[in-house]
Amino acid sequence: MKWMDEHRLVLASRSPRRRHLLTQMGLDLEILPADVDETPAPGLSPVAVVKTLAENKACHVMQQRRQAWVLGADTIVVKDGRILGKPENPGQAVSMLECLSGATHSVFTGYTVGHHTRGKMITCAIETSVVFKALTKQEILWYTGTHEPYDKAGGYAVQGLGAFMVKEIRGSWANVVGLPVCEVIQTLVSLGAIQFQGQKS
Ligand SMILES: Cc1cn([C@H]2C[C@H](O)[C@@H](COP(=O)(O)OP(=O)(O)OP(=O)(O)O)O2)c(=O)[nH]c1=O
Repeated sequence: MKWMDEHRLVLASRSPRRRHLLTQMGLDLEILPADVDETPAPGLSPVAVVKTLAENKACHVMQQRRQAWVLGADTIVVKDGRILGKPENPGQAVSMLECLSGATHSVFTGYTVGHHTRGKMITCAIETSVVFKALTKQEILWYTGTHEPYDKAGGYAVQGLGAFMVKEIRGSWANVVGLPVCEVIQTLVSLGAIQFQGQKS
């Protein structure tokens, strides 16, 4: 994978998961988190919420890095039309896990790739369905006693200890972790930001 530019991709995110998903593709990054209000506007659909927040994060950083490609993203968990944010205390984590237990929910990630100077910007949203097993009270209390739920949408990490709760995933696993890698790479290629370089034989 090769950048078509002298500038690195700027990741407008403080999420270590997003950074990891991109660096494992061999992409060189600058990390510049965006400070934007993440409160969703009332009445917006989940797709509109994640697209708006991803665009806000990317645009904020595009103002500071006008010569570079910038990527912003946002992930939410939605159960029965209700957005579950990041739990702030064990009580909230317990009620989120009770709500997800034995049922199917959706994870939406919106992402924006943009370049200020070139006047280019693409925003997409991807949905993944996640099926949880029925959780016992003991399992919920054990999991909320770990560090994991607190900086994650919906209060769990599919890539960590939370995997024990996940029976089935329909769609992109990486999308649940915070970035749909397949679609993001496709977008970077379509914008001419990166290209796949063949090995010399
Ligand atoms: C459902 C789920 C979410 N998450 C994480 C991904 C995101 O980091 C987080 C959702 O919060 P976001 O607001 O999308 O991202 P963030 O606050 O971590 O970073 P930034 O706003 O700076 O980009 O939840 C997991 O890591 N694993 C999971 O299984």
